[in-house]
Amino acid sequence: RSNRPRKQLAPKNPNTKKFNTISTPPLSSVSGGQATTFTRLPPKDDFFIPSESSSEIKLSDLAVPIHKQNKHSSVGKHKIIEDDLESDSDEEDFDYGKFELFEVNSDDEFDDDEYVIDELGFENKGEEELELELEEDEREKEKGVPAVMRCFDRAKIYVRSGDGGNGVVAFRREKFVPLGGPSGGDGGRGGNVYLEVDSSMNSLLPFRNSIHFRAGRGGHGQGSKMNGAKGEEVVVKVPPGTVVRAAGKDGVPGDVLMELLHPGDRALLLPGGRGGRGNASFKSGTNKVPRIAENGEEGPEMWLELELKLVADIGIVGAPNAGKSTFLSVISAAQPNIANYPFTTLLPNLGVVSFDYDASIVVADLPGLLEGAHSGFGLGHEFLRHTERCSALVHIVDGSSQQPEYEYDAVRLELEMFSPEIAEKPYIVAYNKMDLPDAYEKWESFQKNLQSRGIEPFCISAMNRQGTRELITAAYELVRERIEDKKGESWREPTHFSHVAEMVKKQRTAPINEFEIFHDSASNTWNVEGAGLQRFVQMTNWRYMDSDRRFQHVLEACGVNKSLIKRGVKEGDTVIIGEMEMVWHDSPNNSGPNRKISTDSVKWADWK
Ligand SMILES: Nc1nc2c(ncn2[C@@H]2O[C@H](COP(=O)(O)OP(=O)(O)OP(=O)(O)O)[C@@H](O)[C@H]2O)c(=O)[nH]1
Ligand SMILES: [Mg+2]
Repeated sequence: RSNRPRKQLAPKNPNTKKFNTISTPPLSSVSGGQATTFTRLPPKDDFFIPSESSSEIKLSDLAVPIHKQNKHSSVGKHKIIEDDLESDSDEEDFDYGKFELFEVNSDDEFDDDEYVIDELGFENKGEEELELELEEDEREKEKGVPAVMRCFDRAKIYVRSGDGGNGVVAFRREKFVPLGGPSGGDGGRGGNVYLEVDSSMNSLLPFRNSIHFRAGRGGHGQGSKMNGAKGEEVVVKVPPGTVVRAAGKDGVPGDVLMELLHPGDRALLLPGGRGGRGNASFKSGTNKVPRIAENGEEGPEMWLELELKLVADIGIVGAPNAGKSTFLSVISAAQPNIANYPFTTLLPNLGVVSFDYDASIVVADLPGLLEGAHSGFGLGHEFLRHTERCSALVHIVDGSSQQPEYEYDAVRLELEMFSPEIAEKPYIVAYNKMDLPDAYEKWESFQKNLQSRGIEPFCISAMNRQGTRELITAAYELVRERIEDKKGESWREPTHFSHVAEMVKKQRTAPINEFEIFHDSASNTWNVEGAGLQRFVQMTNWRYMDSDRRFQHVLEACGVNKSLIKRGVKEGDTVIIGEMEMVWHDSPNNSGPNRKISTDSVKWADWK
């Protein structure tokens, strides 16, 4: 059952079936212009078709529990009695030793084990995935980049909102009332999937081991018109600066869905499926004893690619071992690893620098850069894109290196090769380790060299905290304007984040009479594709007597039958709608177009 196809929101291979993707199927050819009077089903009762022939359900006339109404008036309840049935609380008042008749197969109607959600919303990986990842680790090692560095700012995760709970068919049974009215409640809504910025996170490493996030299924409806509970929600926490993409295919990156930059940013990504209606909701003037209830609507699923681009105002760049981390540690409370060997820093560190005048900036210390890093040598280039959001750079040069000018040029070249955009950012050059005689001696020539190019370098001793305050203050001056602009940026529209959810919702309201028919003459198969129809099929619960009839009625009313006939469907042809595979039977007994799709040979495609 787990193999059952689901709504896939991620872009799919073009050669897989088109339906079930978030891109609304082409609506152009409602084949042959078979518009019927039934243009669009109303939103709340979207699939509700009043039963046209209630002849078999004569019992309905007996169902009106008149004496109840009398009870109500005599007790003088100030309750609005909506129909001839009782509301739930009244049942507590009058206990007639009633019981309820559930018209379901007891075997699996309420079996929802498969939807149990792990408390953290995480799921263990299948073996296959683990293997894949191990392989990936191997490859990374070969390239000399530990996987942990890659996982720092990239992750691929799977999210799925909860399915709606199923509606149920139940009838009230009470003493003196042979058959009460329908009392099956609606299923609860499936849990939503949210994305939320957690300011305490600064990497995507937590997603290295937990990549599945599933919201809970809505509870099933119950008797006494009790509706199912809402499914548990899942909130996926991401660090500030996370770019969310739909997972790409074949190396082509997917569309950017949203950028979650600031603490407090929160997006509803996938709304849970609607609960299926119970038979109480299907009661109508013509059908007082509806033996029908819907399945809960499936919650959509998708794969996401997360990419973190640190949100820092200033990035510290430089050759390995230049003293970048030392500098960060003396200007902020951050405590990065500092050691006298290259590539001590493997992952970026963030520090907050507070100034007296009630201003603060975020500074990122990046792994060391070296010649050729842009083309995959070394490690630092993995993280250069984290400077994309910085407003300015501080370039630290190791004054004790053999040729500080050469080191400076090599790193600048590196930046330019990686991204001209980054190279164009304003920057300050800081000549470090002035406390060492080696560095002290070469300072003058370094300074002259840079001055000749119009650059005024700073000299500092990060270790002794000399010149560091001046340096960071100068850097702040470079970015002050932009930071103040940012502060002025008013509250951003929440709709900013909602377009995926909007798409899902839009697809859910896709009219049922908008479909396309594809014919495969080799196999005599007719594919009827339309988001509205597909949803309708998925929500139809075939266990219940009236479901078939309603299904037929909808196919008739929305023009599917007519269109098929017009296109030349023949006895015995296969007709596929959503997950349903059917056989077409011509039956002259029926009125109207005189043909119907028979569900005699209903079988579930792809069910195991
Ligand atoms: N004498 C002296 N040593 C310094 C100074 N600043 C840093 N160091 C030393 O230089 C070494 C490297 O410092 P880090 O801050 O780890 O350098 P880094 O640029 O972060 O190095 P990576 O992370 O490997 O790229 C450490 O041993 C520091 O103690 C300084 O101003 N004077
Ligand atoms: Mg470092």
